Amino acid sequence: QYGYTLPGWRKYNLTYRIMNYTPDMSRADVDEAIQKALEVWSMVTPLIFTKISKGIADIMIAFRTKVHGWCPRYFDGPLGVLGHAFPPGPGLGGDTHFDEDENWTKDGEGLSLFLVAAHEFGHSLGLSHSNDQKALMFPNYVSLDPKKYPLSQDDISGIQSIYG
Ligand SMILES: O=C1CC=C(NS(=O)(=O)c2ccc(-c3ccccc3)cc2)CC1=O
Ligand SMILES: [Ca+2]
Ligand SMILES: [Zn+2]
Repeated sequence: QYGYTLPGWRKYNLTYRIMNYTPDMSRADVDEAIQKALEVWSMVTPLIFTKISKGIADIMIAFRTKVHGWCPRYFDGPLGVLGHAFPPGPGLGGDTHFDEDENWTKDGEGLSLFLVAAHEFGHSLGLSHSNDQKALMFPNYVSLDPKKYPLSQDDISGIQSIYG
């Protein structure tokens, strides 16, 4: 109304680019985990995600360790922080980094890339943490059954308040 909008993208068509791949999984499995993690959010919003393989995407995805590039945040080796993502905006905005020192897996033992990515993309789209134990945006990693639909009502009302 008065130009006030929640911190979200001002467009529905977003691009993403996977800058590098973790050796823990096959490229196809990484592509699939990322694509499914984005689908979790696009299923409940008008958002459309398009994968590009060069140039600057809205959401630049990379596997990094410790201090990396010009990123103001750093990783801490195995466990601890698993990933981080920046809220919507130009440049670093929306970008998502995963800690390469983790053991990334399709699902099952190790860390589910799909689940962590779905959580981080919530941040890339403007969501903060939820205090709802069942929420995907809950600050602590709960190995939800990735088969199960990971979004809770809390996540859905959160994202729809930005992109409803
Ligand atoms: O902004 C932050 C700061 C710290 C974070 N800690 S984390 O990387 O260890 C992390 C914690 C929980 C999750 C998660 C929560 C619920 C479901 C799936 C993953 C993902 C990453 C995650 C995060 O997004
Ligand atoms: Ca870590
Ligand atoms: Zn980073």
